Amino acid sequence: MLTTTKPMAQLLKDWQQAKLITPLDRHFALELAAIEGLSSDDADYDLFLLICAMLSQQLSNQHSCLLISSIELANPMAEDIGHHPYAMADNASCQITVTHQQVIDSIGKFYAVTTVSNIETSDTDTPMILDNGRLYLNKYFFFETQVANKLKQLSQTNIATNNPQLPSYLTALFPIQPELNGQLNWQKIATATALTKALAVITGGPGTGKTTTVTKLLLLLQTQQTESAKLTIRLVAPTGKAAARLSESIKASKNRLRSELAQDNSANQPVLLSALAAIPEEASTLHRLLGVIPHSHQFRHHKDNPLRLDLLVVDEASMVDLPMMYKLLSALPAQARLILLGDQDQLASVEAGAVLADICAGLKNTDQDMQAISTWRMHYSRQQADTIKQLTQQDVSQFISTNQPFGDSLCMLMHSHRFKGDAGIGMLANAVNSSNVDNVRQVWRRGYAELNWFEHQLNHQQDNLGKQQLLTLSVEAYQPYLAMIQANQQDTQHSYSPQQIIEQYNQYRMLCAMRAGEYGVDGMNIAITDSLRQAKLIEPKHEFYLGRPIIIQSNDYNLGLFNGDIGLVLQDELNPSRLMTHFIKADGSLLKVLPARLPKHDTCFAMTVHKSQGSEFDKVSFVLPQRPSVAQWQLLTKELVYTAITRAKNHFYCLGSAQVFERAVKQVTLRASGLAQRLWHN
Ligand SMILES: Nc1ncnc2c1ncn2[C@@H]1O[C@H](COP(=O)(O)OP(=O)(O)OP(=O)(O)O)[C@@H](O)[C@H]1O
Repeated sequence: MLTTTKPMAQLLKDWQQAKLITPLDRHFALELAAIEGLSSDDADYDLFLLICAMLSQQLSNQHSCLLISSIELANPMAEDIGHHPYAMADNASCQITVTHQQVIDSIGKFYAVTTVSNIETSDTDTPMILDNGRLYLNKYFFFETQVANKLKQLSQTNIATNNPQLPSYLTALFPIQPELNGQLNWQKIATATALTKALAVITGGPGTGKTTTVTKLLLLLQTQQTESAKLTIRLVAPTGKAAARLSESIKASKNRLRSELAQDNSANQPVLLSALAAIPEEASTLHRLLGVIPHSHQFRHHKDNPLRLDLLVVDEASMVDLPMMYKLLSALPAQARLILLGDQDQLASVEAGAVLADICAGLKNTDQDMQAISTWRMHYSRQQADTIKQLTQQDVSQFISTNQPFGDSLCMLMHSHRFKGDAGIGMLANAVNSSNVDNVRQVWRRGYAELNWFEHQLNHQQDNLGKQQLLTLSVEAYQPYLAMIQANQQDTQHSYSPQQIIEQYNQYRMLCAMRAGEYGVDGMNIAITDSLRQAKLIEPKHEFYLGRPIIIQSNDYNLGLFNGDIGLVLQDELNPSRLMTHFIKADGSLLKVLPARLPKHDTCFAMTVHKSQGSEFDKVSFVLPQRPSVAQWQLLTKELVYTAITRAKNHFYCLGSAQVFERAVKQVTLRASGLAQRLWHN
């Protein structure tokens, strides 16, 4: 079944040394083999070790399971080994000499593995579970099946809308838009979806109106309640920054609606205004909602102590990983409704799974090629299409599908109100998102004012001219907030508040694809710090200097600081001789922390694209490595590039080489998971 150049236990050691697998992967395999009662004399020992190590490796790479059919039989470590100098020089390889199906059959015979078929949960306690050619760790199988069951159950829960006024309210909130040219108003359809289903998933790229839509639909939901029994609504996002942005967006959206409704003299006005007031404005993080218990992975709220709410809105849902989604869904009270908002094309969560992408997977239009404008297609049951028509007068009958009931809960907004018409950032984001390299080239060639390319280009002295240009630009972009700090020191009459300075600092950010190296966050932070020092905008004589931006790298529940929180070292207004790190919390309040008390942190002139999710900046620069290593190539995906571009509101600069940019655009993230299958095909 297996031919190896060395005994498998030795191969695992070699692969670990070559960093193809981690020590955890190797020990996991050896430990389970011992539990299975296998020794090197047993015929299946090598296969067992290999499969266990690969499963563990898949989990470290954020997959939920090991898809057996994706194993390269001729060389299971082929992808990595092919590039690796150690492995190429040595003969540390193996080959599976049977078919994938025979591998599946053999795995199914191990005591440590329970095979399940077409059942959705398992109470078995074997360490691994085999389902439909996918091998799971028991825990991940449990998470995945529970998440699928709960989402399907919510999606199948219809909510009766018997208020005869509802269509008229919908018309008031979604007046005919001439620019739609008679096309469907998806914001209105999304609203009807959330009014009629316990689960609504509203996805779309930046500026497609997710927050605007959700504000209107929350308003309409509140009109369905009596004055004394309004819904308890909670708004959450995965990070503090994303929660703060959600709060700001909801406030802005409520203000816009309030002034629109003030113009409306119809009989609807008082009801709608009163419902508008019942929409909360404060958003919190998922962790805060669930109730963190310090030094524990458990939360205060769970199945037996559910949250007290009627409706939960989760923004930036693409950042929520599988275990977190499980915990969140378990803590939902039985009657609660759920609305998930997010951009399915962004980077998937840092931990295992790609829950939002899996939820949307059934909408992928497999009939169309990548050149097509839209690669998505909605699916509605006839009953849901009728309900939508009745409430909104929007005819979605062209999207009627049988056997896709989960589609009734989904709605995708495709028209960006931020990137109008042929705006460069929107065009580039679309071209990248569809992995279309020709279109990407065309967009760059058109020379849009809001897009700037800096090529990695070395001169005779080995100075990188592109990098120099980007550093000059970064000094200019950071100068305004540093000038505000300097003005505060010189002129006590006209002092800028910490909030104003932080807001100015947030206008620009450098995002790096990588953490380490000259072109990673580490190297670029050093380079910008040096450039700002030369420009006399900062004086980094000590570790904490005026204007130093700080990003928190671990959670400190006592201080209320969390991984990814960003603040600035500024003079304390109450005691100007003292420096404090100033953070703006999700609720808009200011948190001041003595620099010496900060948990693990870094400088934040440059940050990773991953950490920038949920944030937006007026100007963004994106730095790609000059010569990516094998490991770095794997991280350079089109989701990473798309996420970086869509953080920019008005200007996007990129330092890179065309070859690296284009190869990244072609590399699409695929995470092994059975969630899409469970939601759409079971
Ligand atoms: N139907 C519409 N017609 C005109 N403008 C709209 C419409 N919907 C939204 N907008 C405007 O587009 C902008 C972005 O809307 P919104 O913030 O709701 O989008 P979003 O999808 O939540 O964005 P983000 O991805 O940034 O969270 C806002 O200025 C909003 O007023």
